[in-house]
Amino acid sequence: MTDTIAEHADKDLTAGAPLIQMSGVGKVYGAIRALEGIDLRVNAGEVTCVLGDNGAGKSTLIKIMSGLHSHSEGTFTVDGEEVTFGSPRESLAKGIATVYQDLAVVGLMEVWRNFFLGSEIRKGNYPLAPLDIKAMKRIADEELQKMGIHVKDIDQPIGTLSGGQRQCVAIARAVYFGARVLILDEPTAALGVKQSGVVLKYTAAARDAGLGVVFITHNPHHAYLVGNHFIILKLGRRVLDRKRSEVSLEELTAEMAGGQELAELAHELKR
Ligand SMILES: Nc1ncnc2c1ncn2[C@@H]1O[C@H](COP(=O)(O)OP(=O)(O)OP(=O)(O)O)[C@@H](O)[C@H]1O
Repeated sequence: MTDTIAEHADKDLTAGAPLIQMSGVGKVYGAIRALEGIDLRVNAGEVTCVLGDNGAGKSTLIKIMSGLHSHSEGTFTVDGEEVTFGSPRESLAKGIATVYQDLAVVGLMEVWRNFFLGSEIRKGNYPLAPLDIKAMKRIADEELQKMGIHVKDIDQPIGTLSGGQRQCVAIARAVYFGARVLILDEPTAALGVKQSGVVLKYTAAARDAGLGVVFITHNPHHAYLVGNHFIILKLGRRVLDRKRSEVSLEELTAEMAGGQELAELAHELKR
């Protein structure tokens, strides 16, 4: 599986090279400040985990990187070039692929159709050339098989796959189409232990193939299994920023659980 992802990954990726850098990035929505002073780095061949509770600003951060919203302040560079994305297309053109938790897949559409959605193969180069359905079915089937994703029938609606399988298809698809940065929005949030394990293996495979991965989650256990770098957001601010060697799973868990806040709550509840 790792080999197949590596086979498709961009050969120009150099492990450790900075792909995304943010410095002092902030976002205001009218009178609401959703993010403030965010410094963040996503390196090739590494997983940067962004942890945070509800309302911490995780979705806002994803939206800035994926081109859905533009940042209000600070600098955002991709491959060393400062950017302000005006649309998701601009982000994709820079090799940034986002796999959303609720997956932008069309549930009733066949697996192969979803795999090629927006990047269909046509029989010829002219705009209205007919779709090459046979080729797309064959390639989608081969690619998924090679990556160890076994779907019974490439013609079955994607909605019939398990949540974990759908996430893996989405990751495989992003890698196949040349993503350099993979943003995963709470990919394990709705999954059981076994399915989460499969998704985490794909995440690690994408990292090992040299992609820069942004792993958004509120689960420190999942983050620690694959992460090289950890950032915790609270109410739009970064409250922790550590490399793996600088933080233990226990510290990460305690920080996420809001150690001090929980202690105060326990004290109050005792009264
Ligand atoms: N379009 C918007 N307009 C106004 N306020 C917004 C908008 N989007 C987000 N916010 C606010 O910004 C803050 C951060 O929200 P965000 O959705 O980024 O957090 P989150 O960490 O993704 O939370 P969740 O896990 O609940 O999605 C919240 O206070 C939210 O209400």
